[in-house]
Amino acid sequence: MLKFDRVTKVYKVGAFGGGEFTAVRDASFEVRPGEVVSLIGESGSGKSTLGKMALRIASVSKGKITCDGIDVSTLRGHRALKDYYRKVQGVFQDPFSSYNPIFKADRVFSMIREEYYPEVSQSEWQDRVAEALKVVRLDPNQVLGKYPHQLSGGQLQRMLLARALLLDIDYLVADEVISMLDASTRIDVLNLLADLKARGMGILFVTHDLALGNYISDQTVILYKGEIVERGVTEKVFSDPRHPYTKKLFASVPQFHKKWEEVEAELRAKEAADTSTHPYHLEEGQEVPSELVQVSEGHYVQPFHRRAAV
Ligand SMILES: Nc1ncnc2c1ncn2[C@@H]1O[C@H](COP(=O)(O)OP(=O)(O)OP(=O)(O)O)[C@@H](O)[C@H]1O
Repeated sequence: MLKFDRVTKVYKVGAFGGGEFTAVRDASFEVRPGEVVSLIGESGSGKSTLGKMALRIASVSKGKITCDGIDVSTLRGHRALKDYYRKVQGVFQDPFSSYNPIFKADRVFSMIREEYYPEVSQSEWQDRVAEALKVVRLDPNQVLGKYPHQLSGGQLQRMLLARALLLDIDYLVADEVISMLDASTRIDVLNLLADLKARGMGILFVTHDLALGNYISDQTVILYKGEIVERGVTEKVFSDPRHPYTKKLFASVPQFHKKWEEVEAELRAKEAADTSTHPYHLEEGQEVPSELVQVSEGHYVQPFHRRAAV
């Protein structure tokens, strides 16, 4: 299990690094094997930062991330990191950034052979690459031996997923992997992620696209300004959102027959008419606690002040 336990990230900011900015605060959630967890939130809410910390591209400032019980911050040395990346890999929005333009794109495969499978014969390796490419629905004749600029974003993205397959990883951080793809490739990559999940891979799916999150994930985590405001079983979070930010986020999906002002006015009117009280409603002046409150089984919300603007 990939477990985030009260994870906080503070970046140094300012010309001389004298200032601080908290990008993620006290975030706790888990990604289990064979499960897709969507991290949803607007731009700057801290989604990528959480993914980067799991991949050790960014350090954890407070709290801890464990992978199958091992605290990832404690991994030191080539051997330990190599073993870790054998289990956890990331694929990002811009696949071009993962390739060196002066080398052929399939170098991403030969590099892992050199690092992880030096004992595997050339012909056996070619078979494994062909099999991984087949799974991601790429034709080896069309992609092998080509430079990154000769391939489309979708092809490069799928090659990175094939690389993850060759490594036989347990967890994948997929950070906006769909955004750059055209509509038909999107569905292919989504279905591919579903296949990977069926093979037992745990996937942290970072997105700002609610529909994609709803389509693919078992669990949904809603981030707002670096804090988890709601999380739980996707079906529950989507059908019965409780936090004002989640409600607003869902209401802001364009409704073609309505103007945004109308939607917002409706939300406000509904809230004003709602006199129900719940354990997650805070009294005026009460501080927002970092612990989330259970709404129902598998559905949690951060306590909030009623009618607070988000
Ligand atoms: N290296 C860094 N140094 C300082 N601030 C950073 C750094 N990386 C990210 N941030 C800030 O942290 C916040 C969260 O960034 P992050 O990239 O995690 O957001 P995000 O939710 O993934 O956004 P997007 O959807 O736009 O990618 C942002 O305000 C961003 O400017």
